[in-house]
Amino acid sequence: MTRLPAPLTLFCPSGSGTVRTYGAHVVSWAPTGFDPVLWVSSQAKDSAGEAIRGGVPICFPWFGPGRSGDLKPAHGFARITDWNLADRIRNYDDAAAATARFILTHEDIDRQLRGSFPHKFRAVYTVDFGAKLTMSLTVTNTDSTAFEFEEALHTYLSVGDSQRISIEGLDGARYFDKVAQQEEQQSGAVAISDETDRVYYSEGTVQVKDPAMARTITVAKEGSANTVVWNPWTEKSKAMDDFADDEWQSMVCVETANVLDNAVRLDAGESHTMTQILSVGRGA
Ligand SMILES: O=P(O)(O)OC[C@H]1O[C@@H](O)[C@H](O)[C@@H](O)[C@@H]1O
Repeated sequence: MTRLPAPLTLFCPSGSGTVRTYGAHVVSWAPTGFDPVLWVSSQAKDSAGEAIRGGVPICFPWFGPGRSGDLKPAHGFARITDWNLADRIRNYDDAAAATARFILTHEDIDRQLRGSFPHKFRAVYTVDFGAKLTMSLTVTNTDSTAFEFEEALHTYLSVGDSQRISIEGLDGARYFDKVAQQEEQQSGAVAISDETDRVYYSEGTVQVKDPAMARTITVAKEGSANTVVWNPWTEKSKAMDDFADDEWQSMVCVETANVLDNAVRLDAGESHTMTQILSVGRGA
């Protein structure tokens, strides 16, 4: 197994973080004066061909096993492929953010992996590290016919105690419960009290209130019809070889996405942008 090169570090006065060209994967981020906001497993793998358990994997061009239910690798090829670093700007003195930009096209994808998505595309991913973490994924159809894709910024948030968090902003939203395999409607805030794997139909901002860390993480977004909430709880944690048995207590995934019925359709030449903006404040 080839070990991954060290991630790139970006920083400015208001915040800092790290990102890998492998998967254009944001590994860490914290605004200045705050604890790390993103979670990474103590058991995360660090080799080419494997997904990284933590940070912000990019799911593209399908989510999970895709809508057909049989696509591999899980969550698409973008998170296990090297992206091209387009430019990187470091500003030490007066910049509001340090920016990294990555590009991925069909030509970068291993031939075997492309089989399920034989389309020509160009994806540009821009990440601004500062007091906020802004991640923006633009996909352009560079082919001559239309195609559809799913996408998610699979964001692992670090929390003090997942059983005590309250995820607000989804009250009243319909969701597909992937554990029960049925549609439900959210009533009140989301609490983690069992295996949780839900695709919400919601374009709104979500707040993760975390009394154990006395902070609130805000997940704002644009161009996204779904929010996925995932916590593997006890048994699934034990079944994953890149996840320690008790780590479900210190994380929750809140994912900005367009999946299932909200897959994006692009005609030839069209583009679509999905943006996620994380921020953190004191108090819960
Ligand atoms: O183990 P993976 O492929 O990184 O996926 C983790 C989880 O990712 C979530 O987004 C999915 O909704 C879950 O179904 C899945 O188990």
